[in-house]
Amino acid sequence: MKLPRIFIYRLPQDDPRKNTAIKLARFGLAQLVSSARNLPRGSVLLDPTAKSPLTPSDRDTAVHRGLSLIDCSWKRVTETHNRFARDYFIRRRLPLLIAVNPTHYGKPYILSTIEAVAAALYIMGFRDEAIKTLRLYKWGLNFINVNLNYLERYAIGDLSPERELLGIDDVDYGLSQLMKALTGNE
Ligand SMILES: C[S@@+](CC[C@H](N)C(=O)[O-])C[C@H]1O[C@@H](n2cnc3c(N)ncnc32)[C@H](O)[C@@H]1O
Repeated sequence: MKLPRIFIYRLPQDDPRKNTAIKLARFGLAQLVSSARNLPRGSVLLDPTAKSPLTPSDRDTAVHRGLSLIDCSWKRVTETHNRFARDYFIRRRLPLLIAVNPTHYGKPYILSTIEAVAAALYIMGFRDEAIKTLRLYKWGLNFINVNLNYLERYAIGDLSPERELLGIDDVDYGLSQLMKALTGNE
């Protein structure tokens, strides 16, 4: 099966030496584009503010139209996605997973760009490619170790770990509270 092409629009809101999107592009695993308009129409956009979770059924769209991301500061994630994540994208949040990158280690949901890309690939059935992607950082494979049970269930379309991790049935409410608490966004 063909792999999805990965496109990232990066706003310069962090230290480029630490930015994981730049590293993905440097190793040829993603393409940086110069504006949100250059992200492919009809592609699956990983948008943490979206209501619908990414599931294995998004795989065909990602393969044919691409997988897009907007890399920005977590403090500006809501305003940025409100501004740039237009209707012509298939907007998807990731199901709940735990970050292991050094900036947000142990925090749920607020992943780095490389963790988000790897998670999406894993859930859509591209496990080897997800592992290859994470090998770019020495902490990368720990993302799989920590999240393996959840990833395996999400990869068969089972979203029940979200309710278990949040400890409540209302996942939308739980995620919006998490985002507010972890990013300072109202
Ligand atoms: C907010 S940026 C921060 C990037 C960070 N500066 C870095 O160097 O990796 C992370 C991006 O990864 C994707 N992402 C992370 N967590 C996500 C989630 N839970 N659901 C959907 N997309 C997510 C989104 O595209 C998000 O904008």
